[in-house]
Amino acid sequence: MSKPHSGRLLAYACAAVFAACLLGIVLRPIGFLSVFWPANQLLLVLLLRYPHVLLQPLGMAAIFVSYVAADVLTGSNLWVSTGFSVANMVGAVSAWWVMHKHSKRDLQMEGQFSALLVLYGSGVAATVSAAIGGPVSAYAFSVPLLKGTMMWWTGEWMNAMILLPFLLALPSARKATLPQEALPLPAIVLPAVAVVALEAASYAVGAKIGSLAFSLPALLWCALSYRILTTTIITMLVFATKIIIASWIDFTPMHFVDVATFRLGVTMLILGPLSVAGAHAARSELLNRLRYQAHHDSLTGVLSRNGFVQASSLVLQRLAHERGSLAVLMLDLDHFKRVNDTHGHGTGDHLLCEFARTVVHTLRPQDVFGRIGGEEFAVVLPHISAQDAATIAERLCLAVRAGKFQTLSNEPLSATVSIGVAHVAQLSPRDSIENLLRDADVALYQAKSRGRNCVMLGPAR
Ligand SMILES: Nc1nc2c(ncn2[C@@H]2O[C@H](COP(=O)(O)OP(=O)(O)OP(=O)(O)O)[C@@H](O)[C@H]2O)c(=O)[nH]1
Repeated sequence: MSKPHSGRLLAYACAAVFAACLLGIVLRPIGFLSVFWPANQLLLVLLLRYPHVLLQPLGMAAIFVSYVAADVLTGSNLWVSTGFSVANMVGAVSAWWVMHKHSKRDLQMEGQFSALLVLYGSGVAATVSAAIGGPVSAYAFSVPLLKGTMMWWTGEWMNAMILLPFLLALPSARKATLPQEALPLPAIVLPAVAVVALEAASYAVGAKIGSLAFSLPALLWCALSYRILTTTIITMLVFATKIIIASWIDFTPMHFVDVATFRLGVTMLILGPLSVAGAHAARSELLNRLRYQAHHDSLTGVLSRNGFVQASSLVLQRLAHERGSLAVLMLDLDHFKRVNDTHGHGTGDHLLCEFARTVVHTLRPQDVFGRIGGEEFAVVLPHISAQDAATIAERLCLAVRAGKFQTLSNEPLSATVSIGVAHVAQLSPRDSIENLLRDADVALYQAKSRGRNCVMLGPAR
């Protein structure tokens, strides 16, 4: 219990487990185990998120009391409840043990192997808890040991595959994601409509075992179209509905073979859409990372030449349409070679990063800034007069001159920058970023010839 809010967190966790147990008890057929038991999946997710609070003697004891209390308060025998609770908790802790070392992405269902990890972790949990809960339920409900154990095992595994992916994916809703491509409305709506239509068709024709797979193609379509959380919600709703509506199965040990095969079928089927969703998320993440690397300079983190030209061209296109004004600044650190030669390339790299940071802090959010190559950088200032562009360039010069730069060995390092400015009062579609960069470069050359550490404005256009 290291953190001050641990006590409150533990209280919430106990309340959540208690409520989940009550929900499971409500869904319990008379005289046997629950059809749907969400408490163990909830506990596993809480263990993965807050091990420092729950995987402590006090945490485990409080959770145990929550399990037993829910059962005993609803009229169950204390010893049977104790056996069930031990089975539930040992199962959840075993799943935590095999899953907790995996990456955050894997544990948020966004990894290529997330679905298999959930299948594995929940399979371990189901097996371990069935080894304890099976004999207890066989005793409590007077059923043969094998039936009791198989019922527990299959029920536990299926429950986990239905609920756990959703609970694991929940934090991804809060995560800031890179801007997504906007999809047309039909592409957003159709996969979900297809799921509903195929599910309705399966119920309308009265399909039994076959109904399990009716909506699989639509679920795969959802997995390729939606974010991971949405896919886990749809999958959970579809399969939870199947369990509730599957009134043709009596979920008691009397129909043990039907129940076990139905549950194992559901467990394996869910793997399909979840695996596709995980692989799709992993691929999208990789593409985003590659796109970022293609457009950003790896040393300074600002736009690379390629990224700068692309971003600026978009600004130019928009401004040409509005006949707006724009300035392009070309910035070049003065005598940078000397910095490398005197203090080494490490200090040179460090200065480039600090210089980029200084410029970013001086610019407005709508300005575009990138590294054109070596110690040369460029800025696009949209909607600006020549006078204001020169003022901003002077401000940049001053900020660099006043910058508190350092060598790698923490010695003070002074730096200055020369800036060439090209300004266009009314952009036309004929203006290109390449031409403007060339004009700014000519002005920069003049600034260097005038002794550096100054701003030169190119001819008015
Ligand atoms: N440390 C470091 N040096 C770089 C990098 N890219 C280019 N350079 C160096 O930057 C130096 C640029 O030298 P010059 O073009 O002569 O320019 P300068 O010394 O700044 O002289 P002026 O521009 O005329 O003031 C070269 O020595 C390059 O090796 C880089 O990523 N890191």
